[in-house]
Amino acid sequence: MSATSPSVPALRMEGLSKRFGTTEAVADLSLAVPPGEVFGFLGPNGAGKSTTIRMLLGLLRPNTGTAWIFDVPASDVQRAHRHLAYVPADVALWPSLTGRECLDLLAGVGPGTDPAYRDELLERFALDPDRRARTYSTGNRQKVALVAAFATRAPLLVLDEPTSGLDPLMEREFRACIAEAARRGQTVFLSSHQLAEVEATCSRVGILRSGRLVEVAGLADLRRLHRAEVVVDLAAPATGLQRLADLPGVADLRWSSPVRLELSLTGPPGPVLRALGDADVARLEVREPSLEEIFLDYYGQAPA
Ligand SMILES: Nc1ncnc2c1ncn2[C@@H]1O[C@H](COP(=O)(O)OP(=O)(O)OP(=O)(O)O)[C@@H](O)[C@H]1O
Repeated sequence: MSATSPSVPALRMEGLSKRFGTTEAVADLSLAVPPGEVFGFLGPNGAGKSTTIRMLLGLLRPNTGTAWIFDVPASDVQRAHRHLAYVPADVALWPSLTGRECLDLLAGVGPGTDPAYRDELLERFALDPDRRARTYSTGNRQKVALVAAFATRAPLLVLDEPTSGLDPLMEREFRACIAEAARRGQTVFLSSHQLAEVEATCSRVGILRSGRLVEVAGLADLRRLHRAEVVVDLAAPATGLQRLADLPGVADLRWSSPVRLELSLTGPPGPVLRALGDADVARLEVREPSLEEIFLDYYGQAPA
């Protein structure tokens, strides 16, 4: 069986922990991402995302647990890095090399590059590769790292908050590149706190809080599990609808006018629909929560 066989997860962590003094940056983290998945790794500042990624890359040694890149232990960096490309949050380049020279150097480290696609990406990201890296802005340095990673045919792309310096046009290009990578069957592990980006690109997400995974779920499941906002417009005022407040999953029932009822609903809408019974409903709106609302549900005002 080859290292990147479809039955082997693209990345796997089992019981991974890392302490810095008294800070438990990552605690007993277990997670597997199958090949071909675009996985969003979410958490606020300090939740432990970068620490996890540094352990995956063999840059940090875990206190407990093991990580694998396909079937190669992350600590075996020379073999593991043949299967992955990485974009750090903070891209440092060699200041006296041009962008193109940096790209050539990076291409020599990874598992091989598609030069035609790389040239196409330079155009799409509007990056002038003939300038010296010291003259690049933060966003341009990030573009060099993104072009280098997307142009590889590495089966796994590990991206640590890769778009913090990009403007909206470039963010659009980034999302297109993720979709192209997924179509080619590459696996993407995307750490982010840009929830719209994760919502647009990822099929499954893991939510990290104080170093622990508090949720791992598909986006659709996550929406289903969280409260939807329901608005009921009536053709005429009705009596007896206050009983909706007692149904399981219903919270925060309020009348915003004599003919408009609003509530939050967790779970299936059947009981609410039945309870509306003979009321003369003119319009019913069920709005699923955005990833941002789900995220706020997990965190509220609590620390990371
Ligand atoms: N080298 C280190 N020494 C001491 N503490 C550290 C070190 N690296 C990380 N930490 C601490 O570990 C915790 C997790 O940090 P980490 O950088 O992994 O979080 P993060 O989720 O990537 O945050 P951000 O979104 O801000 O990048 C934080 O409390 C941080 O202060």
